[in-house]
Amino acid sequence: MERSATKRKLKQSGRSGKKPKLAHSNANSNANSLPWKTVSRSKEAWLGAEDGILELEEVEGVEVVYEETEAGRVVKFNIAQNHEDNHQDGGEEELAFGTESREDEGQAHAQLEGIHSETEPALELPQFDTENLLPAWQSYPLHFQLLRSIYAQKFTLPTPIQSRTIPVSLSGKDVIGIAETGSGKTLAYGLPILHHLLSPARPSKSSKRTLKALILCPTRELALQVSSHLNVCLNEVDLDAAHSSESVRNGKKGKGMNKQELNDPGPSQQKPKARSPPLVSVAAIMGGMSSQKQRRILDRGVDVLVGTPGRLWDILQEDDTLAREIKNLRFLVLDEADRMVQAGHFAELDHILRLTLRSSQQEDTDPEFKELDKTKDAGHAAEKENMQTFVFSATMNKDLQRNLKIRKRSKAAKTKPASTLDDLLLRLDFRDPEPEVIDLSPEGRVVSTLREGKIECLSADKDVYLYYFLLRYPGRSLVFLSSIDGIRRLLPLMELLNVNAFPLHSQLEQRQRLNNLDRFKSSQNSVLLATDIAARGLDVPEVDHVIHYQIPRSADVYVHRNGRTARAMRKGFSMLMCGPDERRMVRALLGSLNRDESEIPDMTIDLHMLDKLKARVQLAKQIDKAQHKVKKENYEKNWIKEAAEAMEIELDSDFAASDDDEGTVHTKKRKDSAKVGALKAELKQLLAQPLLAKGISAKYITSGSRSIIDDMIAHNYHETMLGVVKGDAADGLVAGKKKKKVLTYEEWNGFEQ
Ligand SMILES: Nc1ncnc2c1ncn2[C@@H]1O[C@H](COP(=O)(O)OP(=O)(O)OP(=O)(O)O)[C@@H](O)[C@H]1O
Repeated sequence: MERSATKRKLKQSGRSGKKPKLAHSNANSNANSLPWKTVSRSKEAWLGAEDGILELEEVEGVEVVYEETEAGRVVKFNIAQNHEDNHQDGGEEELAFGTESREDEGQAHAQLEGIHSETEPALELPQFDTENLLPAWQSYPLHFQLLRSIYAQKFTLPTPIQSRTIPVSLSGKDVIGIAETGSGKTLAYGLPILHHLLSPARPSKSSKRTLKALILCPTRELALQVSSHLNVCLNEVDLDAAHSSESVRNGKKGKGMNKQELNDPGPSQQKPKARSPPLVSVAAIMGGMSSQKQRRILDRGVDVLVGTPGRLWDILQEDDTLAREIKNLRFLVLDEADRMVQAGHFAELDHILRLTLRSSQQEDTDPEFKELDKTKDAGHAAEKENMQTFVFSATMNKDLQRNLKIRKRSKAAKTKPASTLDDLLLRLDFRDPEPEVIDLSPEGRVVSTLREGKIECLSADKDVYLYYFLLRYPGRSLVFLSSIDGIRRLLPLMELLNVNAFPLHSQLEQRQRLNNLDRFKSSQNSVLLATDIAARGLDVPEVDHVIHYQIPRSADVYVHRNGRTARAMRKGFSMLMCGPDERRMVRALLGSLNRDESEIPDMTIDLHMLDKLKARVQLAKQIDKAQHKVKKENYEKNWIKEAAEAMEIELDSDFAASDDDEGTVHTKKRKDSAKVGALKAELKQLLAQPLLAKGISAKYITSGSRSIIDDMIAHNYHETMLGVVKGDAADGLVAGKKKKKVLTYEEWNGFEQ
C-alpha cells in the first residue's frame, strides 16, 4: 500500500462512542481513492523540523478490513458516512504535497461528497479592526482573514511594492512589478488573489472546485515557499498567541492594548458564528515529488496552483481537464519570470502560456489543445476575458518593461517559437490594454541594507580565505559556487575543518535539498554551499552573509544571489571572492549595473591568522586526497569485478593475481588507512589549538604585547580567534573607498534589526 511508507495507520472514527454507519467502498478502491484531506501547515513547516515532511494529509472515518481470498489476504477500506462523528476525531497524518485552509465541518463534509461549499454566500461577514490594529493597512480593503494573518505576522506596514501593487490589482489591472529582493513581492500579488477568492462567494454549480490562479515559479523550493507563504495567510489565526504580550497600535508595538481588546474587536465585529469564509485551496506541484500524489490533489480540485513549468507540463500532457482550467484562469502569475527561461523550462513555459491566450491570439496554438477551446462554456469564456496577469521579478530590463507595457507583439513573436525571455513575455496575452508597470528597483539594484566587500586572491587560495571569513565572521553564510563539482570538492574539506556546512544543488534528491535547507536554517552558525538554484526567491530568514566563491555569470544573478541576505530591511553582507582571472568579469558585471569596481571595498585580512589557517586547510586537503584515492581504488576494483561477473568473463591474470594476493592487498589497505588516520590525528590536534592573534599570550591572558582581558570583561572577545575584536563583516571593510549611496525606504522600516 502506497501510504504504508509513512508508518502510520488509517484510523477508525468513533471516539465519541457512537458507532459510525459504514458503507463498503468500491471493491477497487485503494488508499488513493480515500477522502484524504490536506492539513494546512505553517509557512516554516516545509523548511522546519519533522524530518523533511513537506505537507500532511489526513483521513478520517475509514475502517481497514482484511479479507482472506483465494489470491491471499486483501485489504479493503470502509468509509464511514457519519462525518460529524469523524470530525470529532484527530485524524491520521501522512506525507503529501498540497494544502488547504479552513477545513470547517461543513466544507470538509461537502468536499467528501463532491459538493463545492461556495454555493451559498456567507451570512454575515466578520470584520477586522484595521483602524486600531493595522492602521497602515486601512486603505486596502482586504478580506478580514488576510488582515488577521498580516496582523499575526506583525507586518505592521505594507512594503512599498505591496502598497503600490495591491490597490492596482484589486481594481482589476494587470501588473508588471519590479522591486528589490526580499521586498515582499509574493504578498504583493498574493494578497489580491486571495482576497478575490475569499470574498463573498459567487454561486458555483460545479461539483468540484476549478483552478482560478496559476503561479509559475522557476525552482521547486520557490514554488513550495510561495504556496506556504499563501497558506500562512489562510491559516486560522490566534491573535492571542500572535501578540501575547504586545500589541500593535498606530504602527507601534507594545503599547496600550490588552489581550481581551485584541480578540474582542467590538460588538459589530464579532467572530462569525454561522459559517466560516469560503474554502481556498492552495497546492504546490513540482518535480522531485510523487506525481501520483500531486495528481490526486489536482483531481480533488484546487483554487490556486503553484508550480514549476516542467512538472506542470508533464501533468498537463495527460490531464485535459487541467489544461481546460488553465485556459480559463482568473489569475496568471509569473514569479521570477526571467529565471524560468534560464532554468531550462523554456519550451514547457511556452506551451503553458499558449494555453492562456485568447482565441484571437492563438494562430499558433498547439493543435493538441485547440480542441479544448470548443468545449468551453459561456461562464468560462467570461472568466477568460477577465484573466489578470502579474509578472514579478527583482530584475527586468527597462526595454522589456516598456515593450510589455505597449504590448509590442510583432507578427514574428506570435508565430515563431519564442527564443528569448523577451519573446516569451511578449507572448503574454495581457487582457488589460494598459498593464501597470511598477518599477521600484533601487539604483544600481543594491538593496539599502546590504553592505558589499571583496577579497582578491589567487584562485588556489580561495578555500583558505573562505575558511578565514567563516571563522572570523560567524553566522549563517550562503556560499555560491558555479558548479556542482565545486561543491562536491569543497564540502568534505569544510567537514574535515569542522565547519557546519551543507550542500544544495540540483543533483540532490528533493528531500535532501529540503533537509539541508532546514539544517542550514536551524543553526545560527552554518554554511550552505549552493549553486544558483538557491539564488532566486529563497526566503531563508536571517542569512548574514552571501559569499560569491565564484563570480556570478551575470549582473542579474549577482543581484539575486545578494538578495538572499538583507531581506525585509534586515542588515546583510555580500562578499565577492575574486581571482586574478576574474577581475575583468567583475568590472563587466558591475559596469552593466552602472557601477564601478571601486564601490566595492576590500576586506581587511589578518595575515598572521590566515597563515595558521593555511596549515589546517592544507592538511584537510591531504586527508581528502588520500581518502579519495582509497575510495577510488576500491570502487574501480569492485566495479571491474562486478562487470566481469555480469558478463561471465574471466579477468586478466595480472588483475586476478593482484586480487588473489590477499596479503598484499590488505597490507596496502592497512597502510593507506593508517596514513589517513595519522593525518586526521594531526588535523585534530591543529584544530584543538587556539587561534591566537599576533602578540597574544596563550598562557596568560593578562600578558603579551596585547592583553585580551579587557575584551573578555566587555564580552567583546572573538570566540575562535583570541585577541581579534568581535564584529560584523562590514566592520572588516577597508575604509576610505567611495561610499555607496544609501537608499532608504522612508515609508517602510521592515523588521526591527
Ligand atoms: N509587509 C511586510 N512587512 C514585513 N515583512 C514582510 C512584509 N511582507 C512580506 N514580508 C516578509 O519579507 C520577506 C521577503 O518576502 P518575499 O519572499 O515575498 O520577497 P521577494 O520580494 O519575493 O524576494 P525575492 O525577489 O528574493 O524573491 C518574507 O519573509 C516575508 O514574510
